[in-house]
Amino acid sequence: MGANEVSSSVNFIARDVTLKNRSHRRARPSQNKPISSPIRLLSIEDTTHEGHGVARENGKVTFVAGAISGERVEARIVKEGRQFNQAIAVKRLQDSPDRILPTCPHFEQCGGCQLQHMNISAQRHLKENWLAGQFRKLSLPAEMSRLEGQPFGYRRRARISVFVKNNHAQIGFRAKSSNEIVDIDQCQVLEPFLQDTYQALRSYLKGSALVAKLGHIELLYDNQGVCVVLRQSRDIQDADKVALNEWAKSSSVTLLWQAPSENKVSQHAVRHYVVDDLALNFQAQDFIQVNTQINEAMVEQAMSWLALSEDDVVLDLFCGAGNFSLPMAKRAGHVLAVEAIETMVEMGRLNASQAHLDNIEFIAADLTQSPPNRIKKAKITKALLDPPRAGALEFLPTLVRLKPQQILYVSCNASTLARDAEYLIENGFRVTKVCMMDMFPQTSHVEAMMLLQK
Ligand SMILES: C[S@@+](CC[C@H](N)C(=O)[O-])C[C@H]1O[C@@H](n2cnc3c(N)ncnc32)[C@H](O)[C@@H]1O
Ligand code: SF4
Repeated sequence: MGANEVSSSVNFIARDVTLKNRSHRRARPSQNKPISSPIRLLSIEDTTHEGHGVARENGKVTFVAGAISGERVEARIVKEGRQFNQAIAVKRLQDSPDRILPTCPHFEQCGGCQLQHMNISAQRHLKENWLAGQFRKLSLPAEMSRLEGQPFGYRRRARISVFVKNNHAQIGFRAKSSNEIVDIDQCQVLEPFLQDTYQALRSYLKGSALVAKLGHIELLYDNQGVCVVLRQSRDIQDADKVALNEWAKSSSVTLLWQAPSENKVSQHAVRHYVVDDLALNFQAQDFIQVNTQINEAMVEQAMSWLALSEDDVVLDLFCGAGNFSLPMAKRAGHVLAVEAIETMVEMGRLNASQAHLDNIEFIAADLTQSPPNRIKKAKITKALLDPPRAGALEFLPTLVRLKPQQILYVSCNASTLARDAEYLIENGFRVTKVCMMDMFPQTSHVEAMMLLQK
């Protein structure tokens, strides 16, 4: 990396802070002075999982934007707190061997990625260490395993914001440091077909009056190809949709228009993706795992860790349309799959019937509430949970009472996983396997899989 490249990245951060301080000055006129905090020489000892440096001076931590572990920087303190300070690197005196030039030209502004300035192996090492820190209160096996896939081009779905300001359309993602939308002409974490579709769609919309009537764009790539949902913020006449509909047809893109009054597209478009050689139908705006490659590896690993046999009766909690339930039903005697959203439950039933799996029972239930008797009285041998970020605390007493021999927990939020695992450990389980799953490379998101054994 050349010296110019280094300084341009640091300059951006400095500009960003200047903007923030301008709005700060408006709010508090008494502080209407340029920032004159001294420049400090800092050695960066660590990196937060969000990609900021951590320095320690006399026992006090300073978080340094624009620096990573192993670097020496000149930094300006922008906020002094009782517990920690915040600073901005204004000059790097020594680069970390883990630093690389971000691939995406929007990285400094766009809030979509946090770690592109670190090489991929350093990113994964950072995520593992961070996960181990989140699990510090738990007794863990000596080794944490890892699921990793391609570092770019992995996202099979994304939501892109649209905003028109002073007759200028901004189409892209939220900024790192504000709610503003960063105008993005290409996004390299998107699956390549989505990148192409996005570029074509964006250039059409940039020259069209339609853009002022759109709230956001959803992009999806699955085994049927590319699907685009255009969320209208104001009604668009059918005649004004013709040109885009024709573009979509000629580009083999399924284009769906979501009316301002609709929560979901009215067409209820049924799509499908493949996992474990099973076709899973879902509705275009339903949850599916974002990273195809990691999802396949994750399901395969879950099957291997659970080592199911015909004797097993498995409870699949937060099952969606059956991403884990169907693969488990191929191997176990019976699967009881539970999901709150009725339409996903119906989709799960359709998926099971199309795969000729008659040993899955899909149940619609809100797992934060008292569960129905069918679940409370189930005789199970194993359980799999894949809850949303809030975790599954409310259901854990019931789960413990059901006495599974094994619980496999898939999590998108390490802190609720740590909390829930602590509860399970207090109730007689021990952690036998842990895995860091890099579902979202280049970002600070970390997913985890944990196996607990009675
Ligand atoms: C992280 S997704 C996992 C879905 C599925 N296991 C998969 O791999 O595709 C979490 C699922 O939990 C469902 N969910 C969220 N809150 C719930 C609740 N309180 N009770 C039951 N299901 C819930 C969501 O609708 C979603 O399908
Ligand atoms: S989300 Fe896309 S546009 Fe934003 S920084 Fe990441 S790769 Fe670039």
